[in-house]
Formats: sequence, structure tokens, C-alpha cells
Amino acid sequence: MTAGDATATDAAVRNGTRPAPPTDEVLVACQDAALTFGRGQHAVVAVHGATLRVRAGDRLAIVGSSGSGKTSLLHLLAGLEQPTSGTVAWPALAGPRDTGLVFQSDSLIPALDVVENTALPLVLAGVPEADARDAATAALALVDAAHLAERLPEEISGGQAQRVAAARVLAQAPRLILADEPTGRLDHTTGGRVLDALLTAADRTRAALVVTTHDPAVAGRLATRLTMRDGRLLTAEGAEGTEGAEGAENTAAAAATQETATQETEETS
Ligand SMILES: Nc1ncnc2c1ncn2[C@@H]1O[C@H](COP(=O)(O)OP(=O)(O)OP(=O)(O)O)[C@@H](O)[C@H]1O
Repeated sequence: MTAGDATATDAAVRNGTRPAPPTDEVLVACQDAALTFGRGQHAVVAVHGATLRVRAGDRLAIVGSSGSGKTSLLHLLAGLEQPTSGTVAWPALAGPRDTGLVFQSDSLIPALDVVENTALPLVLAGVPEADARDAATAALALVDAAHLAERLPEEISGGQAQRVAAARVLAQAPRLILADEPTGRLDHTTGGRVLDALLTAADRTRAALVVTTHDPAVAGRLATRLTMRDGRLLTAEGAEGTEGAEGAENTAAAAATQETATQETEETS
């Protein structure tokens, strides 16, 4: 990212003035993407051929129990993992670097205060410190955390740390925000606030938002819900095609539904 990008980012985040992208733009497309860890008898298939498209403006929850493959799928969407087979592409983005991943684990650096933590990725990308700090301050305001700017990570709560982790991604103004269990370790009220912050920020910065969760209440806040079970991407209500799939007209759901139908055919033939 260049300094010019940072200024534009700052302005877009602060003012919500990023031009609205065409809503049919495909930001990331998985085609039959699989991810296997290990080899031979130790191989674990974390994701079985997933087909999914996320478009600008999508609000997508990927729901599943622990070990179902949600994080693995999110890492494929973020370009952090290469698919073992199939493809992942970012047709409307400059590549996976235009995505922002809010990690599951607390990843703030203890020696840096909140605004420094939030600005760090921009600084590391070569953005002048003052511009990075301005963008960070604007992003913290988006998640209702501006008042925490001067505190160290040890001086804030778990829920506040999650909001800061979200702000750190939002400061980069990604067009695709990927959040891995952002409410996982939080109580209901605090988790709700973190989700509020992500939804508000995604609206303000006109980003698509994909959230993994095991919590149906969290998933219910997103327009489209898909389920992962044993590494397979299903529709919202199970593996039986379009029936009951929330927002089946949504590309993400429709693509996964199509995939589910394909899988069903393959498995029964
Ligand atoms: N780096 C890895 N090496 C080997 N196996 C892995 C690795 N990462 C994940 N797995 C395995 O892949 C499967 C899917 O894991 P993944 O973390 O994607 O699931 P998840 O639904 O995100 O679970 P959780 O909610 O507990 O994070 C699990 O069986 C897990 O043990």
C-alpha cells in the first residue's frame, strides 16, 4: 500500500465516502477448493471441494461445530492457505492482500498501545506513521473504541481487545472482511457489540463480511447462513439443497447450494 492509498483509506473510513462498488462484483470465488493437512494415513481433509462466491455487500455466516473446517475455509478465502485441489480467486480484488482477516486468537502486541497496534499493519506496509495513526484512529471510532487509544492491551477487556483487532483490519479498509469466531470467547452482550461493530464498519466501508461462528444467534444476524459439517459446505439448514436455505438468492448460498446438490449426486451415484 502506498501513502496515497493510506490517505484515501483514511478518508474513506472516516467519511464513509468510498464509492459504492457494483454489488454483483465477485470478490472471492472458490471453485471445488479442497484443503488437506498432512499426508498418507495422517492426512486430514479440512475442506472438501467447496464452491462459494462472495460478492460485494454480502453478509455471510459460516456456521459449524469445532473442527468442522470453518477456519480452514476462511484461510482459503484469505489466501493464507493454498487449496490442495480446486481454485480460489479474487476477481475484483488486487489479490488476497485486499482481504482483511480478524483472527480468532488475541493478536495484539503487549508493548504497543491500542492505536499503535491498530496502525501497525499500515506502518509495516510503508504508510507514513501520521497517516497510519489517522486511519487507525478513524477505525477505532468505527468500532466504538476511540477512548481506548492510549491504553495497553493489558489494560483492556477481552471484548475490547476483539474490537481493537477488528479495527486493525478495518484501518486497512479491505473490501472483504473475514472474521474468525469474533465472538467466540465473549459473553452474549459483549459478543453482540463486537458483531455490531463489524456490521457497522462493513456498512460504512462498503465491505463484504464473512463471519465464522458456532453460535446460531450470531449467525442469525448475517443475511446468509451456510453450514460446515465435517469439512463440507452445506446450505443453512443442512445438506438437502435449496429448501429452507436463508437467502438462497444470495450468490454465496446459491453457489453452495449448487455444490451441495453436486456432492449429493456424487455421493449417491
Ligand atoms: N495446521 C493443521 N494441521 C493439521 N490439521 C489441521 C490443521 N488445521 C486444522 N486442522 C484440522 O482440520 C480440521 C478442521 O479444522 P478447523 O480449524 O478448520 O475447524 P473449525 O471449524 O474452524 O474449528 P474451531 O471452531 O475449533 O476453530 C480439524 O480436524 C483440524 O484438526
